[in-house]
Amino acid sequence: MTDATLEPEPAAAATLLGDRLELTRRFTENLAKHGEELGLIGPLELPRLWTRHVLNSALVAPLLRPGLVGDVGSGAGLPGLVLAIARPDVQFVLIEPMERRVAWLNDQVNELELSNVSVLRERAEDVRLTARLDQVTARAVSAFKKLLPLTAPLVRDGGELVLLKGANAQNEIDAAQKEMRKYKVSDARVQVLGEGLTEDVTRVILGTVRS
Ligand SMILES: C[S@@+](CC[C@H](N)C(=O)[O-])C[C@H]1O[C@@H](n2cnc3c(N)ncnc32)[C@H](O)[C@@H]1O
Repeated sequence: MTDATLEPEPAAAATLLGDRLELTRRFTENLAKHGEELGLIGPLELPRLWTRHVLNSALVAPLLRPGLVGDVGSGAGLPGLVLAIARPDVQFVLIEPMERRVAWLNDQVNELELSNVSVLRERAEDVRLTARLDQVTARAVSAFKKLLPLTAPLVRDGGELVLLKGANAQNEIDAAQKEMRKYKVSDARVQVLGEGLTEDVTRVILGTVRS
């Protein structure tokens, strides 16, 4: 697949990424060039790579605080690598079990010279961290109630879930009341990001972990 079908860069990219735009462009171009052959993105995603994927991820950057953030099921690097590019002041650990995807993530970390990222080849439920996470992100991994056991145990007391979701986000919270009690997640709510700025908004489920 050539760059010819890649979506032109939206104007919002410069607003959202500032001096990290050039690095984000390089990542987006790499993903456009190799993503399909590596099975990271479908062929239909190229015409919406910026809007649907890269900016969808970048919109979350202002919600992160300096500290340690984990991204569960990073896959192509969404949102983990985009956020690591956008927020060099935050440390990231990308958690991904599939060997080929881990190889891609490590290649990108090296090529883009990202010094704030480590990659763990593991399923989230098997991860044992020396320090627990301040925040955890995930995108397109599973429904909120199934995501809770994969994410909440990795987070420190008072830390936060920041889970990228679709239009059904509030319904996912409503369906996860039992699991929220079990995994001690409180104050779950939906926040909409990017209204008036990007073509597609990003919805996140936020929640506080009490352990
Ligand atoms: C549909 S892909 C989404 C990838 C990326 N987050 C995105 O938005 O494009 C789901 C990813 O979650 C990973 N995954 C599935 N089960 C997992 C688990 N138990 N722990 C960590 N990652 C998992 C898969 O290997 C895959 O890369």
